Amino acid sequence: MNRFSKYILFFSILVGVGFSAYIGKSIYNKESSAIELDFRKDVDDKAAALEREILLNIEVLHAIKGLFDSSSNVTSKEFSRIARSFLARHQDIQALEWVPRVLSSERLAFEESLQTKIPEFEIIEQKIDIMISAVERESHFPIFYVAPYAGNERVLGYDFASREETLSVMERARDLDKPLATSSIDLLSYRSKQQGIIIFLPTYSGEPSTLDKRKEQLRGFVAGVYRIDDMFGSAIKRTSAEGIFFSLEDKTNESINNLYSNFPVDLILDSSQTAFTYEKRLSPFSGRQWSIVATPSAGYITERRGRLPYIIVIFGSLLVLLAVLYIYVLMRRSDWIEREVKQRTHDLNEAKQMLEALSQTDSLTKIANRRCFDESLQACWQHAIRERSSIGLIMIDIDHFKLYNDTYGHLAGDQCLREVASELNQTMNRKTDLVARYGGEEFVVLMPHTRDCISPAIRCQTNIEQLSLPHESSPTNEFVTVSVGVTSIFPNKDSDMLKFTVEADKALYQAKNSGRNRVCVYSGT
Ligand SMILES: Nc1nc2c(ncn2[C@@H]2O[C@H](COP(=O)(O)OP(=O)(O)OP(=O)(O)O)[C@@H](O)[C@H]2O)c(=O)[nH]1
Repeated sequence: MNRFSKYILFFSILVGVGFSAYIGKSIYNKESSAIELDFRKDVDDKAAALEREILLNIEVLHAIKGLFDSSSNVTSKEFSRIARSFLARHQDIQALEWVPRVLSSERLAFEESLQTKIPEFEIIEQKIDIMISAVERESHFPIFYVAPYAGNERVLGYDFASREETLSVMERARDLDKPLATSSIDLLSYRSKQQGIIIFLPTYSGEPSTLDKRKEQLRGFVAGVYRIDDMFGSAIKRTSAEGIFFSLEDKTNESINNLYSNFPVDLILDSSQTAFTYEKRLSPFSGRQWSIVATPSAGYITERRGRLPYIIVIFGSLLVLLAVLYIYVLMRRSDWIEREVKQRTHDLNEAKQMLEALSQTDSLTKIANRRCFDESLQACWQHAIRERSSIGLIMIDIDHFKLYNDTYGHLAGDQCLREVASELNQTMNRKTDLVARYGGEEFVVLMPHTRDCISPAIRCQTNIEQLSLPHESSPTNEFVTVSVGVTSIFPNKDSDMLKFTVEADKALYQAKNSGRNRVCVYSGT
């Protein structure tokens, strides 16, 4: 398996796993968008409920104002009756109040008129933690009627003009003839630990059409004191907002004032939650701009998340890995088969070469055999014709070899043949010379490009004699000897190759006939 294939497999894993992760991430993102939509809808529902609650609360003030508009002298009883009916339906109202304008000149008479019922009554204001008699000012805005009375007794006579921010809200409400709300204030004087707001709705004598007339004809204010926690709580109750952390912020005048929060103190939000954080601005009311900032809990998100993205990533990656593993095994197997084929081809080639060598070799003497000689002569013959070169041919026959066999036995005869072949091979020192066993005890030497064939022939004859292989039964010599016939030719296309070998054979025959152990050159007869 080559390096390129490994890179391809590695790359396939990367692409496959990457693709699975991409699909998983896409589904995850779609889920996130769906969760975000769900979440924003929940928060919007909550904001709408809170807006409704605020509107209803303002409506209460308008209803009470109607009472004052229809009568110039609304009694405490009349006020209480109508206020109680609203209080029963609105759990978030701390108090409903009638706050008349009392000019400095009217203060004494005003206080005395009430002292008949509540002897200690006077217009008061808060100094640090205690209530004291209100300082003289042009107009006082004391709480005259308060419902429910029980629990709110302490605020009776409290002069709203003593508090700068409240006075400013009231004056603007008067000037605009609109209900206006204070920023959040603590309701300790109402014996409530919650934060609250007070909404002032101005009432006039008659129907003033200009700013000056409003200032002049102002009778007082219908005021509602609202507990923010309860107001927000009752809005939450009416919507399903489980698992959502809210905070209610007053963003009037660019400053942020936290009005309510259900975020646990020790809560640590992670990025998967804060990514969904959503701020919903409520419709402005009574001069105030509130916002709800919401973040989902971890449970809210988990509940809405499916397992599909994770399943796709895990199973997708597993499938890719399995597929690549399968391909890897196939490639390894194909490599193994390729190696096997190569090895076997190599073995076959070796066997073929060996067979070819065997088919060209004489099994006894290990020199070239007759077949090899015939093929070599054929090739050499054609070459010589083309090159106009000569060929020499020596034919060698062991003298009286039959007697040798008879004397020393066949195995010794074989050994003799081997030694003669080896000696002839060593005698011929040119690379191009071919020494072959022609048959029986006969050898040939083929010599391309050779003019002088007699010298090598004589060397063959003398070298064999000098081997001194004993041949006691030979009538020629006490050692093994050979008879040698030589011929040569410059062949052309009309030359006869068979005739050429016959010539060598004839020369050999001549050597035999003329006494053996000699060299005869073909003379043409
Ligand atoms: N040991 C052995 N003998 C062989 C082999 N091939 C041929 N011969 C013997 O060589 C002998 C050749 O004998 P002949 O053809 O009569 O020739 P010669 O006895 O050598 O007599 P001249 O050639 O006339 O000198 C035969 O006896 C063959 O059996 C062989 O491979 N091994």
